[in-house]
Amino acid sequence: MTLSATNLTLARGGVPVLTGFSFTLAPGAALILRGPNGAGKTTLLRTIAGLQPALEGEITGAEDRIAYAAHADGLKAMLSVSENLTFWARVFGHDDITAALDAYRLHPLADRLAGTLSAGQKRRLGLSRLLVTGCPVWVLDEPTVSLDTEAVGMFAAAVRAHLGRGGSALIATHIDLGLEAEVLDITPFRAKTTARVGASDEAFL
Ligand SMILES: Nc1ncnc2c1ncn2[C@@H]1O[C@H](COP(=O)(O)OP(=O)(O)OP(=O)(O)O)[C@@H](O)[C@H]1O
Repeated sequence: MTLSATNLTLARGGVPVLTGFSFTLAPGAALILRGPNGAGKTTLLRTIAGLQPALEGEITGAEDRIAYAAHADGLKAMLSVSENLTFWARVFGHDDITAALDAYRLHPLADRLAGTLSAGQKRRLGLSRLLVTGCPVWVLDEPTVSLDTEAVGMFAAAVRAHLGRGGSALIATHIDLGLEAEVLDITPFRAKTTARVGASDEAFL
């Protein structure tokens, strides 16, 4: 099923940041979002993931098909690596974490508490959770932050395999992942506004 967004207008903190933005993402395809800091990439991904509503426009093909990896890793610090993955696997109705451990070479860290991992190791664990969700659409916000070159390669391989299984990926990134993907610069869709009220639409900043 194709994910499509049509004529979106999106706001953050009550201030419009993007307007007239549309895209489609077919099964097996990846779309890379580009744009300078503050352009609205995170706002767009949060909206596609269902964390905030669009001011205008329509999104179809999202529903409960999306796995979202945000800036924060969202790990449970007092659970081990394997317990974190098993927790999420069970949320999605199974127990199999082997593919996730394999893809990000986490076996040597399997018994370590997530809270004791380095930043890059935490990121590898956070990204590996995508593999236990079984969700066909991955929505990823700067997924390679903290990753070394080898781990970026693991991530790119995981995305390629996901696309090969008919999955799709919407990725905001500033780096070249070496993926065959359409690149879409959101800069032309920035809303023209000078007003800022300083409000926030998030409970925790
Ligand atoms: N919690 C918030 N409350 C209010 N405004 C916010 C909030 N977070 C971001 N903004 C503002 O919304 C606009 C879009 O931010 P967004 O995080 O979507 O940009 P981005 O393209 O992801 O940037 P970056 O590349 O720096 O991650 C910016 O002007 C930003 O300052």
